[in-house]
Amino acid sequence: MNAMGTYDALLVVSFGGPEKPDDVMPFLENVVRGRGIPRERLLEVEAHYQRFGGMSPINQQCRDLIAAIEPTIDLPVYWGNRNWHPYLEDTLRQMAADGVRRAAAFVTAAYSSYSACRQYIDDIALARAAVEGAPEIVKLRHYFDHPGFVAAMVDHTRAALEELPAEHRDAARLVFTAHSIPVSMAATSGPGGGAYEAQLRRTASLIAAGLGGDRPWDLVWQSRSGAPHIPWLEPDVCDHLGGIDAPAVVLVPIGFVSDHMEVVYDLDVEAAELAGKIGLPLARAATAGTHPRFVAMVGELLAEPEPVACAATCCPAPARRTAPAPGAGRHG
Ligand SMILES: CC1=C(CCC(=O)O)c2cc3nc(cc4[nH]c(cc5[nH]c(cc1n2)c(C)c5CCC(=O)O)c(CCC(=O)O)c4C)C(CCC(=O)O)=C3C
Ligand SMILES: [Fe+2]
Repeated sequence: MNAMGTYDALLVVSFGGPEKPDDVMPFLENVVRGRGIPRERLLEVEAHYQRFGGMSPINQQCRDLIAAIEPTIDLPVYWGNRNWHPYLEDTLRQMAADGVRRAAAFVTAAYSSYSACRQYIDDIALARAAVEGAPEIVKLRHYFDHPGFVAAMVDHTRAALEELPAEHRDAARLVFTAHSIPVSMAATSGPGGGAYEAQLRRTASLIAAGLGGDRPWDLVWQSRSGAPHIPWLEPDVCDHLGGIDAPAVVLVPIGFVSDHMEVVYDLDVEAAELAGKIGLPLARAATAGTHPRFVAMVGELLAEPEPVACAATCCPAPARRTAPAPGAGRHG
């Protein structure tokens, strides 16, 4: 049965990002609270944000996505973040005040894993627990293989291929990227484990097939965080580009749905610099963003039968994580 009629709002749930220089450190502390991220890594990432004026593009990208979704559905649209204003808890309070009883949640992360799925579920639960009369929230399903997401990425990949010198286009290699996560987190992702990488490979193969022909492709990782002694998924995109045997490359960041800081810094600054140094023609495909097929997908997800919630054992929190500091629950 179409579940659209059972919701009285759509809640867009995202990561959040700083919008001015003074926001950067408090934002980063929200992100890494209890996660064992070395101080040096944090300062390095702070410099990425400050290089862009202390401004992450992600919040504006959420506003743009919401503005694109609003005219396509019959529900009011709300927006709450995990790590920065507008915080989920404040948004849920507003929804309760507006009389919203039951909302569908569209999370701006397409895949399974603790970071991309369970952590959002937990953050929604924490925020609901803090708000009296908070609406029931139904998280929409993973959409990594949805034809709308895939079609948007096929279009954007084709456009990036067009940016390459004509003589290299046919032989250019597709290098798909996603956020690296700890190997242990990847192993326990999804109901049977290994879902994060398996889903990314599925998306990559659907996009490659959508382009036609049999263009070769790789899946590699970007934006590694964490302590150096903890294994994360490899190879890193820059190591991979450094040794690649291809006349040209299109980077396709399938692990993200907007061109936020990890895309514009890690790919458009770092990877692009490396490519320039080694003389590798490189183009980067845009993420799904506000592509009309991606926007339409949200309405299509709302109209599906109500999704089955993830099992409580799916995508467990990494065991080594320390408990949040007292009072930290508010921001997840
Ligand atoms: C799987 C995944 C996604 C994709 C799914 C999704 O979209 O949710 C994602 C998205 C994002 N990650 C982002 C930013 C950061 N991620 C960090 C740290 C981490 N990410 C992780 C994983 C992921 N992250 C992990 C396992 C960590 C280690 C700490 C921990 O275990 O939690 C750090 C800390 C500093 C550092 O990088 O070391 C920052 C600043 C932004 C915002 C960008 C902007 O501001 O425009 C976005 C969209
Ligand atoms: Fe991240």
